[in-house]
Amino acid sequence: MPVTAQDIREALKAIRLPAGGQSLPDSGRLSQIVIEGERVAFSIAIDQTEAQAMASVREAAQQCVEAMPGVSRALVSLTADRPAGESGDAPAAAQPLREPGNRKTPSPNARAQKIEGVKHVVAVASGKGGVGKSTTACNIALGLAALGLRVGVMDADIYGPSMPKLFGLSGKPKAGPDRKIVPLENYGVKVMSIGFMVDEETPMIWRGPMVMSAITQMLREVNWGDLDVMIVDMPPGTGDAQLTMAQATPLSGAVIVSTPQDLALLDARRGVAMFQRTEIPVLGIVENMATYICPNCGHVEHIFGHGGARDEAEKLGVPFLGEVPLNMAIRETSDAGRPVTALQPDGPFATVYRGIAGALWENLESGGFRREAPAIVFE
Ligand SMILES: Nc1ncnc2c1ncn2[C@@H]1O[C@H](COP(=O)(O)OP(=O)(O)OP(=O)(O)O)[C@@H](O)[C@H]1O
Repeated sequence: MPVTAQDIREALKAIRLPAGGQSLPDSGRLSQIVIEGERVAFSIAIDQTEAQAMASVREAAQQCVEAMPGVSRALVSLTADRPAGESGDAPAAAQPLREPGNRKTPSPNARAQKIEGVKHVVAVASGKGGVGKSTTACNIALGLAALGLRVGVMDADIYGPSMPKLFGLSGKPKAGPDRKIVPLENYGVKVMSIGFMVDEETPMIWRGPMVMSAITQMLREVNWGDLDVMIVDMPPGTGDAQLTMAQATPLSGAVIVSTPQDLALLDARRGVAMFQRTEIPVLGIVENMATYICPNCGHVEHIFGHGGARDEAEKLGVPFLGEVPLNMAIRETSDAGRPVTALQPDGPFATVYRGIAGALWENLESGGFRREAPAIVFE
C-alpha cells in the first residue's frame, strides 16, 4: 500500500526536538508532506540560530522516513522562511513572504543567511519565459570565469532546468566525505541543478515545500568551496514562487534578461519591480537577441526593433549591461552543451559576454552602478 502523509506523521513522532523537546509533528514545525510515488519531501521550520542544533533532527527525520516501507527517497530540509512553531500545513510557495499592501519586505540579506565562502550571489531572471535567460546566465558565468574569477552556477529554474544541457553535464552529483554534495563541473565552473536531482518525467514534484527544500539543499548542502560569484538561474516570471525564492537566497543583486520586444520589456519591468520591492539591487539589464548579424555579409539587422532595453534601463534608473545579438552559433553551441564563451573564447560572442560579465563584476565590487559595458563593434 502506498505510504500516506498520516503514516509519515505517525512515524515522525519518534523524532524529538533537542533537549527533550516535543515530538516533531507536535512542534508545528513540519511543512506539508508531499508524496509522489515513493518519494517524500517536507521541510522543518527553524529559527536561523537553531541551524546547527537542528541538523541532527533533520537527519534523523530523513532516516526515519527512508526506513519506511514504500519510501525510496526522502528529501528533508531545514527552512528559516517562517517563524518556527507556526503551523505549516500549507506549501511554502503558497505562503508568499510578501506582506500585504505596498509595504516593502526586509532586505534579503537580513532574511537569507550568507553562504560561507561565497562572496556574491547573483540572480539571473526574466519577466517571461523563452527570452534566453538560461543561455545568458550560462555565458555570463563563463565570462566571469574567463576573467579569472571562481564561479558557480545554481540552476533554480524549477520549470525547465537547462544548466545540465548548457554545460554538457549529466549524472547525479555524489556526496563527499563531509556528506556535502559535490557539484559537477565543466569549463571551470561548478554547477548544481534541480535537473540533477529530479527525473525529467516528474518535474512537477518540485512544488510547494519541495521547491524550497531543493533550493535550501542546493545552497547549504552543496560543497561550493570558495566562490567569487554564484549565478542563480531563476525560474522565468515574477510570481510568488520567484519572489519566495529570491527572498530565500542571499542575493547581492539581480540581472534581468529581456528581448527588445515591447511585451518582453513590459515583463522585464515587472522583473525589475519585483526585485526593487524586495530591496534586492538590480545590477543591470541585458538585451538578448538584440540584433541579427548576417553571417555572409555582416549586415546588422534590428529584427525586433532596437535600443528598447537600453532606453528602458535608463528610464528605470538601472544599469544597462550590454546587448547580445541573435545568432545561430549561440543557439547551436548552447543547445549542444558547448557554450560559445568557453569554446570560442576569441570569437565575437565570447567578447560580448565577457564585456557583460566585466560590467557586472564591476557593479558588484563597487556596489555602485556602471552604466554599461563598452560597445562592441562588429566589422
Ligand atoms: N542570442 C541568442 N541567439 C540565438 N539563440 C538564442 C540566443 N539566446 C538564446 N537562444 C536560444 O533560445 C532558446 C531559449 O533560450 P533559453 O533556454 O536560454 O531561454 P530561457 O529564457 O531560459 O527559457 P525558459 O523560459 O524555457 O527557461 C534556446 O534554444 C537558446 O539556444
